[in-house]
Amino acid sequence: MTVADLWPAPRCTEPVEAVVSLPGSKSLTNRALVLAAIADQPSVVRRALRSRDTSLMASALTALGSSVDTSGEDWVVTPGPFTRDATIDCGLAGTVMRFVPPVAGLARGRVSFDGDPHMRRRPVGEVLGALSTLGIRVEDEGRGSLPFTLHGDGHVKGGTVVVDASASSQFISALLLAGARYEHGVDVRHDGKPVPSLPHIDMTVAMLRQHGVDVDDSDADRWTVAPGPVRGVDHLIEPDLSNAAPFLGLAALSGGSVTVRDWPHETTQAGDALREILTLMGCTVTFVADGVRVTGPDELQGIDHDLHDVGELAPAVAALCALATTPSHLRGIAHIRGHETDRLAALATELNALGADVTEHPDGLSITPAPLHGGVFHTYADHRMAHAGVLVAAAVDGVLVEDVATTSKTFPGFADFWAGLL
Ligand SMILES: O=C(O)C1=C[C@@H](OP(=O)(O)O)[C@@H](O)[C@H](O)C1
Ligand SMILES: C=C(OP(=O)(O)O)C(=O)O
Repeated sequence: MTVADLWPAPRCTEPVEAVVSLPGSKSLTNRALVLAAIADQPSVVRRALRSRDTSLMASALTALGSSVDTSGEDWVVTPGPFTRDATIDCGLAGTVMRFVPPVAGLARGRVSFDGDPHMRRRPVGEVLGALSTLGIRVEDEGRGSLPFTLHGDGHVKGGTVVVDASASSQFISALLLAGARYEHGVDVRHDGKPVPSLPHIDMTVAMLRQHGVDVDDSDADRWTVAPGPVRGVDHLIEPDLSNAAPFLGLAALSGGSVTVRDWPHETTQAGDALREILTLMGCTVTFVADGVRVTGPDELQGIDHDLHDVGELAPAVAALCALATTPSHLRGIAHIRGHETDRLAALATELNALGADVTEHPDGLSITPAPLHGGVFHTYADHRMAHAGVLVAAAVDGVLVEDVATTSKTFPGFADFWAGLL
């Protein structure tokens, strides 16, 4: 690590007053790109998120044979025949590693996948097992993880698969997204502990329906996609509500007010849960003319809360809990040990190193108020660990955030944008 990688993230010395426009949603953009690539007509993805994860998705779909024009703010996707061999870089993007293989199985050719070093440790075996059952030849030397290669003949039989999606909702979303293109469609059943991040599966189902795909999700733990055409769609991408967490958190910890522009009144984004979570912490949360405004309380309250549906909010919420005046217990998030890093271990280690009193549980964290001090906050190549770090740095003197550039996964230019508010 060089000294340049340690960012003396700005301290917040007075209540922050700000109105921010945030980049588009990663989850909406990458689903829109995948569905556009297997559609019958071109699609437009307006206000697409331009970041590492979405660039990797655009490159993956281009490598398979689609054309993705990313030159403007609105990306144009023209489906093409998947008739070539391809190599896919998944980076650290769960959406690329899980959503692209079911599409790549439709290719006539050999498609190889690999990614960042940590990506080889993130789970994908359930998707690969399902693809084998559905008729795609998978070569992974029994690892159930990257690197792996798919051998397609331009046609997938499809049918029924049973997966254990307790490690990631993305296993289900992945199989549903491509399912309409399989000869018999796909009937996906979950068997295992409860599926986390269910709002993300609802987002997948909603977007499939926008593309004219027939999806039955009327039974718990079962999703059926009928075979059939996929229409081209003109998508308008909402701002990324999960990435609103650090910005609204700044209002929460400083007692100021931050408005996130264009917050949708109705959305499938899991990050919408921030409105409830911040209210529980004592903030005032209101829809205003141009978005959602959060005003922080005099004293931030801890929470006892199940984040099973919204695990991606855990790092920023845990940082706020470490700054709260009463204890917190964050539950239901064993699966975030399989995110960009083991987030429960990373949060406990980094917050405790700055004086916090955090106890790690198999499925969550207990956080007791304690005085924090300066030091290095390591980020483990995880954009949301960086969000946690800058929040703590805003409230505590002398915190250095390591590798803040890792935020480019979903928000290039994050550090300058953040500094501009303080
Ligand atoms: O489908 C998606 O776009 C996502 C699903 C969730 O994954 P998990 O189910 O693995 O938590 C979420 O945490 C991730 O940031 C994005
Ligand atoms: C879990 C996350 O990402 P991914 O899409 O790589 O799974 C996240 O962004 O918090």
